Formats: sequence, C-alpha cells, structure tokens
Amino acid sequence: MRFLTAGESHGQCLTAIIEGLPAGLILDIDRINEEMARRQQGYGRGGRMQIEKDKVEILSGVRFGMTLGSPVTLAITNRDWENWTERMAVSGPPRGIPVTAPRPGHADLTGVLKYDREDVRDILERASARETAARVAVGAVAKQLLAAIGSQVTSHVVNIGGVGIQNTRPDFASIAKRREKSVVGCIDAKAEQDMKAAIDAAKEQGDSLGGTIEVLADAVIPGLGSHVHWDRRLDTRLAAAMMSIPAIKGVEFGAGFAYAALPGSKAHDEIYHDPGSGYCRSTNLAGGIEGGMSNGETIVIRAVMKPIPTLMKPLQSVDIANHQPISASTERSDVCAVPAAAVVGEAMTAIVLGQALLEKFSSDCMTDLLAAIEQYQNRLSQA
Ligand SMILES: Cc1cc2nc3c(=O)[nH]c(=O)nc-3n(C[C@H](O)[C@H](O)[C@H](O)COP(=O)(O)O)c2cc1C
Ligand SMILES: C=C(O[C@@H]1CC(C(=O)O)=C[C@@H](OP(=O)(O)O)[C@H]1O)C(=O)O
Repeated sequence: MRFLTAGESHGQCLTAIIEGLPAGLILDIDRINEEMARRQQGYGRGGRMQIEKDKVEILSGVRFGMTLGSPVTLAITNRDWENWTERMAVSGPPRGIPVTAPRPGHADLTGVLKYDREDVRDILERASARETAARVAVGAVAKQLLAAIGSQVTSHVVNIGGVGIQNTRPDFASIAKRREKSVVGCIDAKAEQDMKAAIDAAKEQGDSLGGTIEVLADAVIPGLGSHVHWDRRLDTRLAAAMMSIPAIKGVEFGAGFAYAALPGSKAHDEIYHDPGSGYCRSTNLAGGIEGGMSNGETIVIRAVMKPIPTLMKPLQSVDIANHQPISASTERSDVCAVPAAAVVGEAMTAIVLGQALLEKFSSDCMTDLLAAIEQYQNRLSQA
C-alpha cells in the first residue's frame, strides 16, 4: 500500500490516492470523518479551523461501501479557497501582495532559495500542515484495515510548553476513554488545566508552544517489519513517518532516551512462556518493537513537536526583495497544534502498520488476507 497527497493550503482541495488496498475492505465514511474532525480540534488552534469543516469525499476505488482493489481517491475541499481564488489562481498574472519576510523555523527562506521563487507564498502553501488533513484521511482508511484484524491506534498529549504528565505511561485501554473529554488530548484533568493556561499565556504574549505526544498501537501482529535490512526495520519506518509530520523534531520508542541512564539488567523485558497463550513479557520497555519487528506488545512511540514558527510578536528576518532587516511575516496561525499533531501521529502510525501488514501477508482481497493471518497466528500459538 502506498499513497500520495496533493494540494496547497489555500488551493481548491486536498487529494490523496491510495494504491494497494485489498478488495473487500468495508469502509465507513463516518468513521473517516470522525478522524478528520478530531484533527481540527485542540485548544490553541487558530482562525482557520473555524472556517474549515473537513469532510472526505471518496472519488474512486470504493463501491457500495467496500474497496474494489483499485486506487482509492480521497478529496477534502478547502472551504477557505473561495477567499483565495485570486491569490491562488492557476493562470493569469500574479495577484496579491507577495510575502517577502521569511519566518524563522518555517520552510519559507530555504524553500524560496531552493525553488527560485520571489514570493514566500509559493513555498508556504505546500509546506503548511494543512496537508496533514489528507494524511489523516489516509490514516483513517489504514485504521479500518487494522481494525479488521483487531489492531487499534490511539494517542494522547504528554506535555505542552513544559507542563503535563511528565512520568506517566498510561496503558492503551485507559487512554481512549480518558482523552475523549479533553480539549488538549490529555488524559489528566489537572495537567489539562495547566496546558490550557500555558497556551493562554503564550497567546497573550504573541508566542507559541510545542510539546510531546505519545502514540500507542495495540494488538499488533508480531513479526511486522524485519531485522534483515535497515529499511525494513519497523522502528526505522515508524520513526521516519513520525518525523515527516511538520514540526516534529524527535522520536523515541518505549523507554527511548531514558535508556541512556539504565543498566542492561533494568532495560529489557524478560521473556516468559505460558502453555495457553504462548510467549509473553510482563514489562514493555522496548515499546513493542525488538530487532526492528513488532513483538506483540503495545507499540509505544513518543514524539516532540517544536513551537509553531509563526509568531504574532515576530522574530527578526530579512526582506528577500531588498535584503533589508524586517520582522518576519505574521500570517493567521495556530498558537499550539500539539493535540492535532497527536491525531496526525496516529494516522502515520496506522499507515506504516497497514503497509507492513500488507507486505507480510500480501493479498488482493480481505478473504485471503484474513486466511493468511489466521494460518500465521495458528503457527505462532503452537510455537
Ligand atoms: C497540525 C499542525 C498545525 C500547524 N499549524 C501551524 C501554524 O498555524 N502556523 C505555523 O507557522 N506552523 C504550523 N505548523 C508547523 C509548520 O507547519 C512547520 O513548522 C513548518 O512546516 C516547517 O517544518 P519543520 O518545523 O518540520 O521544519 C503546524 C504543524 C502541524 C503538525
Ligand atoms: C490549515 C491547517 O493548518 C494550518 C497550518 C499552517 C502551517 O503553516 O503549517 C498554518 C495555518 O494556516 P492558515 O495560514 O490558513 O491559517 C494553519 O491553520 C490545518 O491544519 O488544516
């Protein structure tokens, strides 16, 4: 399974094409749209989210609610486009005032130099994390593939601007229930209040905040990924997928960076065997991956998001039209998008797990996929 996305932030729409889904996967569009709505929420989002009401249209590859095995096309209309038809016109002379004050921390300056553009908008339109709406749509499809075999992905926000649940590692089951009530995606009511206060203070000061998210994937079939080559390792692929989310700057699995201070005797998960349920571990420091393969325990990924680059109290920059000092441009912006990034992190995790699943059990249709998985699981249960 592979996918591409297209679309500018203020263009007509975002599109994704997914290729390689097995035929016979039941797709519930309401569940896809629930994921789209989750990504739009979160305390600290800017004015754009008041305009958009992201809904996915399926344009190909699905008939009567089931995949056909042909490419699936997903489209999301940008409601804001009608305010940008002149400035985003695909033909005619340039219109609108060019953006010439690149924002430190965004793609602006490096993008205009690399692509030889005179208007930063030519870069920021595609660099914008608006594109992650298309990824969440693809991820929602991948989640439905995983759900068909009993796997689930969830997430929560660990901290924002340095406040949050610093040392808690909740289990999968407790998260889904507890984060529903939260506007920052946090599972702890006190931490939630602290995070909201930090976001309010940042907004007041014309500043922005980042934070840490945790994504968990439960009931993942053991043996996805491989130890045999660097680019087949599941952790390689999950790390790359998480790092592909705009503003994500670090990723860890399981104990992650805490391994640096642990002796080997306290760093690994001891192995047991139960005649009824097979091999198991009573701890999960590895975060569900050993030797580049899922080991059947919950996959636990943490990722850190840097603070949003667009600041209402802007940083110093240089005008690309005349090289004079200038304050960086101040577009309408989020103050904090960590909760949204958590939903995108779930989507990227589901996509990679879906891909790894279809590589291990390559199948044209769900019937063959489920049969292959059952045979594999039977073998494992007797090992
Ligand atoms: C969901 C989400 C929303 C974002 N919203 C904004 C925003 O409103 N303004 C902004 O300047 N950056 C925003 N960002 C971050 C930028 O897209 C990102 O910093 C930029 O593309 C540069 O990429 P880099 O930070 O990975 O270097 C957002 C990121 C995500 C994941
Ligand atoms: C549109 C989304 O996020 C955008 C990401 C973003 C950026 O620079 O990354 C800048 C802002 O866009 P705008 O300039 O239209 O206000 C955010 O709103 C979205 O998440 O759907």
